[in-house]
Amino acid sequence: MGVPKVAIVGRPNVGKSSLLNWLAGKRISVVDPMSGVTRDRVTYLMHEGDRYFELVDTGGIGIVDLDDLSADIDHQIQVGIEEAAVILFVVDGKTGVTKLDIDVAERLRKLEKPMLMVINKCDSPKLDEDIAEYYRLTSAPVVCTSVKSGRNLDGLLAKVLEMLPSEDEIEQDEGALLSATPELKLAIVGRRNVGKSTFINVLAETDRMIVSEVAGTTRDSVDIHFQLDEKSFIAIDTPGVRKKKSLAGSVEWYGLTRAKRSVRRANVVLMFFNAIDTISRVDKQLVDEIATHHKPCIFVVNKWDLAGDMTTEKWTEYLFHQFASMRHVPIAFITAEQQRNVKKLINLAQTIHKQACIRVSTSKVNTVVRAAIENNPPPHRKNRRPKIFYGTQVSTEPPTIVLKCNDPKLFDPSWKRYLLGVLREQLPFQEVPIRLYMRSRLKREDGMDTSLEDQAESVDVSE
Ligand SMILES: Nc1nc2c(ncn2[C@@H]2O[C@H](COP(=O)(O)OP(=O)(O)OP(=O)(O)O)[C@@H](O)[C@H]2O)c(=O)[nH]1
Ligand SMILES: Nc1nc2c(ncn2[C@@H]2O[C@H](COP(=O)(O)OP(=O)(O)OP(=O)(O)O)[C@@H](O)[C@H]2O)c(=O)[nH]1
Repeated sequence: MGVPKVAIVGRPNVGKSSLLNWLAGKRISVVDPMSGVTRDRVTYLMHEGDRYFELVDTGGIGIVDLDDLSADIDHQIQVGIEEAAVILFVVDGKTGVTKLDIDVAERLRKLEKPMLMVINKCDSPKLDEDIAEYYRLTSAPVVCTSVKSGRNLDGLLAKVLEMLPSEDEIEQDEGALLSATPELKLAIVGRRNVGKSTFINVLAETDRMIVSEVAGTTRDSVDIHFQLDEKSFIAIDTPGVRKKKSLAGSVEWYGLTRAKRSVRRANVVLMFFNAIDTISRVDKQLVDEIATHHKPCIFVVNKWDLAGDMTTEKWTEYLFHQFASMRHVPIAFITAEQQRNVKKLINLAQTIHKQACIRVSTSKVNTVVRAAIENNPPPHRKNRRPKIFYGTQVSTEPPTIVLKCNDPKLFDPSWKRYLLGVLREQLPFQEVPIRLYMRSRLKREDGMDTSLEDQAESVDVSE
């Protein structure tokens, strides 16, 4: 929440990724996106005029199975744009309207969200004249673009800015959400047979899930609603993911794909391990997905009753050795079958969700950044001194901090890791991922300077 999301949606090959890269790249809106772990592949933070917004690449979700396109489009829509404030519905201006475009349009119509139809690949103005047939897809406003010949980026961005909710509206929404205390969505992921269904059964106190000793009994994701201490939760159960050698088999591959989708939908991910198994490549793929999407996470080591001589210290060391960049993640040791530590785990999930929703004042961010620079100044590079002018938290879930600086390339990766460590320690984000962006305050490629407000607000925290 906080920064409004703009989702790019459309059938394959219409130019969604091209459009996104063009918007994100050409405008140098995002310079050197850096996170605790991996580059953010799916969303790009944009700063245009005086507004921040996030572009969401639903294309990244991809088409899984050509025989089952409609189900996949549903997923794409569900996962990528559930939270979007504005939707960019992209079509191909060269091919004409296709059946799939009509499918996508139908599904988008049901969402009743502000939408803009982007007719891409209008490489020459002449093509703009032949767009009448696209109007039957939607009554949304239309913009013709061409990534290839660089046409109408300004027009597109101007329209997006117009359609974003105002700052006041966003604040009101946040207030309403807080008072309504929406259900906390927990994704339960892990390999087959780690005890996910057993755990969910305990939570749901029903036999709605079939627990069995045959691995892989859960075929599709199921949402289970449950209450604990008068708080509401949704547990998203996903099928187990099989080990490497069978990944090529379609059912297992679906397993991984669905697990990844559950991760994206969740507020908090419970990543399950079996106390008596070693960590596998599939575990790494799942953790990578959690890291990429900056999801607050808990490592859950289940079947602790079978652990024997193993100690929690040893398991912790083993986990952090395997996932060195995830040292902020809390670890829970549970025995789902005997309901041991299950309630504590849910409380912990709530705690880290709250952490991920905290908003810190700009002055606090700057105090911390200033102190970090004083204690350990960023080293000069190419005879230039890296300078940070000021920092601000622009969104929550995950906490996202933008630092305005003279040139992001001057900051070396180890110093940025140091800074991230300090931010984590000093701000109330000890156990959750933080997204950190360094953004240049210099002129943009198109020759326009960044907004004057930027200049006026600048406080040099590095002095
Ligand atoms: N002529 C022309 N080609 C374009 C334009 N934009 C993108 N393309 C091409 O269209 C093809 C598909 O572009 P992508 O950006 O990968 O399309 P996508 O919608 O993200 O596709 P998926 O990832 O499959 O969902 C690529 O070969 C691009 O080079 C454009 O404005 N004009
Ligand atoms: N000893 C022990 N066994 C457990 C525990 N939790 C689950 N099990 C057993 O582990 C087996 C697998 O449990 P499930 O809950 O079906 O595992 P799952 O992760 O949902 O498996 P998939 O559906 O294949 O993804 C069952 O035989 C459970 O009884 C536990 O805490 N201790």
